[in-house]
This record gives sequence, C-alpha cells and structure tokens, in this order.
Amino acid sequence: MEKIIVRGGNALEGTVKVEGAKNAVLPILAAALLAGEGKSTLLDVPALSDVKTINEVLRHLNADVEYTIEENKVVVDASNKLALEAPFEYVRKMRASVQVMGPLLARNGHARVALPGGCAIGSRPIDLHLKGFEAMGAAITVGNGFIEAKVDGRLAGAKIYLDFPSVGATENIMAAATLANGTTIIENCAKEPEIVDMANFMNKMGANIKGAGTDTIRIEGVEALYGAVHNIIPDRIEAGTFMVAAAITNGNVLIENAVPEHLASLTAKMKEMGVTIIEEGEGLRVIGQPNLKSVDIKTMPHPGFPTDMQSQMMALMLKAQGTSVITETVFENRFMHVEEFRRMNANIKIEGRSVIMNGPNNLQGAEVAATDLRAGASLILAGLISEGYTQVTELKHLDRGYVNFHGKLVALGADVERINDTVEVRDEVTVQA
Ligand SMILES: CC(=O)N[C@H]1[C@@H](OP(=O)(O)OP(=O)(O)OC[C@H]2O[C@@H](n3ccc(=O)[nH]c3=O)[C@H](O)[C@@H]2O)O[C@H](CO)[C@@H](O)[C@@H]1O
Ligand SMILES: C=C(OP(=O)(O)O)C(=O)O
Repeated sequence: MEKIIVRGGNALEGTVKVEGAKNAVLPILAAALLAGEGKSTLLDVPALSDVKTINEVLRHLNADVEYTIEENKVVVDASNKLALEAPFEYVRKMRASVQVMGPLLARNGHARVALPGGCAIGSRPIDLHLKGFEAMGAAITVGNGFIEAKVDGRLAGAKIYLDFPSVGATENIMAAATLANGTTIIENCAKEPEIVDMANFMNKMGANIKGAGTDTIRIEGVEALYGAVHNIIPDRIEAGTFMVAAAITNGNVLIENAVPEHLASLTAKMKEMGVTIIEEGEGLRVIGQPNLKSVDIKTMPHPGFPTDMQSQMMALMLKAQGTSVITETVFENRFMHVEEFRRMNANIKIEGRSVIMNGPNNLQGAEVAATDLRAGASLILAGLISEGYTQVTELKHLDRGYVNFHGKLVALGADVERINDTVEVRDEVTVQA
C-alpha cells in the first residue's frame, strides 16, 4: 500500500511554486471540444491524475490529445466528428467528466454522460446543469445509468437563473451557450476565478462572453469556435494549502505564483488568527506565529471562504487557543476528515453542519486515511506538527489535485516520505505496506 509518512516538528522555510489550477484546467480541456477547427494549446497544465483522466475522456470522444507532461502542455485537436458518450469508467474516477456535456451538446446537438452518483463529500446532483440545457431547448432523458441531452438543430439562447451559484453548472451552461442561437444570460452564477479563466479561454476561441467573475454572465452565441492558446491560472487551493503548511509549522515560506486577490478570504482569516502574510514579488510570504487565536469560518461560494480549503484550515485551527467553529454550507457531508483528526488526538466534534474544536491541541501521529483529496492534504499538514509519525493512506485522492505534494514539503524542510513497499522507515518503526 502506498503511504505518506510524516514526522512532525520541522518549521518549513524556503520557496514553493504553485502549479496551474486543477479546477480551471479540467473545464478548459472540456471546452477545447468546442473548436471545430484548429488546435488548442494549453500551457501551465499541472501534472495531475485528473488531467490524465480528462485527456482520456477527450480521446474517447474522438479528439486528438497530445500531452507533454515535462512541458506542462496539452494540445487538443477536436476538429474530427466527435463521439457523444462519456462512460462511467471515467465519470466514476472524476466527476468533472460531466463538464464535457455542454461542449458536446453545443457541437453535436447530442450528448450522453454516465450519471456521476454520490461521492465522499456529498450527493452532488447535476440538476442545475440539466435545467440550464433544458431552458436552451435540449430534451433530457435519464436511463440505464446515463443522462442524455438532445436538441434538434442548435441550442437556443435563454435566460437562466441558478438556484445556487454552482461552479460546474455555470461552466457547463456557459460552454453550451457559446454556440447557441442568440443570447444566454446566466443569473446568480458562480464567480470563482476558474470561471473567469474558462471564459477568457473561450473568448480567445472566438466566443462572446461578458460578465464572468460577476453574478450575471451574458453569452452571445456564435457560429463556430477555433483552437486557441491559453495559460492556466495558478491553483489558489494549492497556494492556500502551502500557506497553511507555513503557518502551522511556524515557518517562513514564499509561495510563488499565489494570486493575492484569489486568496483574500483565506488571507483575512489567517491574519485574524495572527499569521503574518505579506505580498512579495510574484507571490505571498507567510510567516507563522506560535500562539494562534481562534476564529470562526463559514464556507461559501466565491468570494466567500472556499470549501476546498476547509479541511486544511481545520488543521491550523486545531492549533489555536480556545474554541473555533467551521460551518460547511457548500457540501452537505464534507467532514469525513474529522474522525481522522480525532485519531490524531484532536479535541473536535461535529454538530450538524458545523465542527467545533477546542485548542490548542497536542496532536499525535497515527495511521489515517485520506477520505478525499483535501482531507489527504490536511492530514499531512496535521502530521507536520504531530508528535511522532503520521501515516496517510489512500493517496489516489491526493494525486488528483496536488503535484508532488510530499516532494514540495521535503524541499521546504519537512520530514516526509512516500513509500510503496515494506520499508524500514526509522530505527523505531517498521512500516508494513
Ligand atoms: C472540478 C471543480 O471545479 N470542482 C470544484 C467545483 O465542484 P462542482 O462544480 O461540483 O461544485 P458546485 O459549485 O456545482 O456545487 C456546489 C453545491 O451545489 C450543489 N449542486 C451543484 C450542481 C447542481 O446541479 N445541483 C446542486 O445541488 C452541489 O451538490 C454542492 O452542494 O466547485 C466546488 C465548490 O466550490 C469545489 O469544491 C470543487 O473543487
Ligand atoms: C472537491 C474537489 O474537486 P472535485 O470537484 O474535482 O471533486 C476539490 O478540488 O477539492
């Protein structure tokens, strides 16, 4: 079994460089399917297992995909007649596979995507995506584990109000609307930086999208889109994870490529706890403090506090003096890591949609499982300040969203290793893999 083994106690120091954003590159690769002519070249693509999966989905759909991992580059040629089905083997691995539905519907007038099903952080329905497609004239049918969307001729522009500012629904509808007949207006849409990046890419392809990053997006449909060249924005969640790594270890780390405006809610909370954060050159410097103040956090759609930073921040809050509360409002079941923190001796409990912590906690190393990708990162962060050894398993989740996480921590001075067999780790422990 693969494991990451962390020995706590080292303060992190140095510089770490943030990769391209997973949550931008996945919908952007799906949107590359919209180009009926020309190749799209995507740069600053992070070497993640999710990127490999979306590339497989694109190839399955008949696109030609060249991935040069060492150059962080993917070139997509979607000019062939596209297939219409994204099967369960991909959607099961990665829910973002459903983001091909809007582009396929726009190109083919027909798309079939396996129903994603629930996952470790909640049931995650896609009803808002489908309502949007329906408003644009598509007929939706569900059967045999697939969702099928079909339209005679072109989709028609429509006014669509989202009941919740869903990131995926905004992206899928925005992509579908680029080739629709007429104007689409999406109200109460998501405002995440990744939405803006995707809209910028599609505008380079020839789309006419205005308002991305605000709560109303207006898309004038065009006849055709063409391949374009685009650099993926830096990953604010990877940046945030290293900000916590610096703070939790009482270290001093420059996080290169971190975009301060994308990290405003996290920066505000960390400063409230007493952490020093300084804008410096092309990034953020984070300097830890031994005595942290407790804070309360509520996850919200952007520009609120991101749910994807909830578990990492929980690790930091375990170190704070007094009572801290985190309320999760975006996903209904994103607290699987709480039990794992408890295995590490944390004084922590779940009450409804909130988690209450009393600190400071003296965490102890334990064998814990990464229940989802951010949980994996947060358990490693907790391990950095735990007494003894922490062993984190289920690394497939971590690899979906972090490039060489343990290697980057080691470069900052952490005592972390990733093993794959039975290895003598230290004199005092033998790890059975
Ligand atoms: C690949 C990607 O970009 N993933 C991100 C994206 O996921 P994703 O796009 O799946 O997240 P959404 O914003 O769509 O989901 C937010 C909430 O809305 C609900 N919902 C969503 C769609 C729908 O049709 N019906 C519905 O009820 C979901 O169940 C969830 O409770 O945004 C999330 C919220 O910031 C992040 O945690 C994920 O990292
Ligand atoms: C929940 C996440 O991603 P996904 O939507 O791809 O599962 C995440 O990045 O934390």
